[in-house]
Parts: sequence; structure tokens; C-alpha cells
Amino acid sequence: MAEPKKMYISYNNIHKLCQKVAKEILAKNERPDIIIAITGGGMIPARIIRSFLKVKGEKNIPIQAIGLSLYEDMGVDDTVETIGKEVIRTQWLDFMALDKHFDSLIGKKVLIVDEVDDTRTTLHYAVTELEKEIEVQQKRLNRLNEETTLSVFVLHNKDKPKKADLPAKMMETGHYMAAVTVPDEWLCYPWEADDIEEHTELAKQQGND
Ligand SMILES: O=P(O)(O)OC[C@H]1O[C@H](OP(=O)(O)OP(=O)(O)O)[C@H](O)[C@@H]1O
Repeated sequence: MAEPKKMYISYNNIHKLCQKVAKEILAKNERPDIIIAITGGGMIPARIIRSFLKVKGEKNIPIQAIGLSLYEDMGVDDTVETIGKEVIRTQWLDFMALDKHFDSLIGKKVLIVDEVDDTRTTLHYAVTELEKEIEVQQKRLNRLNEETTLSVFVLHNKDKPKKADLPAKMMETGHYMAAVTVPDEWLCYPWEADDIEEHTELAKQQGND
């Protein structure tokens, strides 16, 4: 089988994509109260966008990390059709280190960040689990009237059939933000590059600098 086409992305390009989306978020007056980075790919974009979301006189937005990894689930029957991908949770939210008023996500604007939306399996898992958790806490604390807004920011959305969905409301209200939609190619991020100079040059040649 032929190798899929490779798309090289530079650090500068990532920086600019974060800046573009941050501007859009601030223009809509939807500065998040908390950023949730999906490790590992979401960590660098989360850190960059936080700086662009900084507003004078306002506290820095806290970043929390959740660890989600796609695990090849070979199925019981070893045929191609049964091969799926399962999400494994390796790390979750921890409010202990935050300001004491920040005891949950209830009533907050939450920005979930990852680098790529490929089959959408990971984002679906993250959003579903966070929604479930918020609902449980709302019931427990009797805070049912507070509205929580979950948004998603990814650098790249691959234009392909997805294996899972995100809430229709999120998609319809502009709370799903992909800096760019790209063909279903092999995305080469700079943090994986052996030779960053060569990588950056290839990204430049493709206009991704
Ligand atoms: O849309 P999906 O098909 O779910 O794929 C996207 C996910 O896959 C990658 O994570 P991976 O599990 O490879 O871990 P990593 O971020 O640590 O590299 C990537 O960082 C996304 O989280």
C-alpha cells in the first residue's frame, strides 16, 4: 500500500493557528474559564492559545490535562472488520491544585484542546465523559440552574467520515473550532521531527509556516 501524503506543519504555523482561533473566541466574548488539554498532542496548542487568550487585568486561564490514548482493540474475531479503537483514560481532572472557588466545571466556559480531530473518537469520549461528570456534580450539589459551555479547539480537522459525533448543539453554535480543515493526509507535527530544520523547510514549501 502506498504511504499517505505527508503534510508538514511548523511551530510558527501552529502559533499562528492558535492566535487566529483565540481572536475569534475573544471577538465572540467567549473567553474560557478553564482550558482542558488532551495529552499529549493538545498540550502545546493549549499552552500557546492561553497566551493569546490573556486579557489585561484578568487572571491567567488555568490549564488542566486529561490523558486519553487510543488503543488498538483487535476484537475477538481477528478480521479487519472487528479492528476498532478504544479510548484509554490515563489521567483526569484534579481541582485540588486550583483556586478554592474552582471546585468543579459547573457554570464554567470550558475549552477542550487537542491537536487533531481524526476519527473524532477521542473528542467524543472527552466531551461525553465531561458532560456526564458535570451532570452528576450538578445533581449532587443541587446546582442544576447553572449553564456550563463546553467548546472544542483543534488545530486540524481531517475531512473524512467520523466514527463518533460531538453534540449537535456544540457544532451548530460555533463551539467546535478547527483552525483548519485538511484532507485525510498524514499530519507531521514539529514535536515529532528528528530534524526540525528540515521539517520546517518542508512545511514552508507546503505553505504551512
Ligand atoms: O480523532 P481520533 O481518531 O480519536 O484521533 C485523535 C487523537 O489521536 C491522537 O492521540 P494519541 O492517542 O495518538 O496520543 P498522543 O496525543 O499522546 O500522541 C491525537 O493526539 C488525538 O488525541
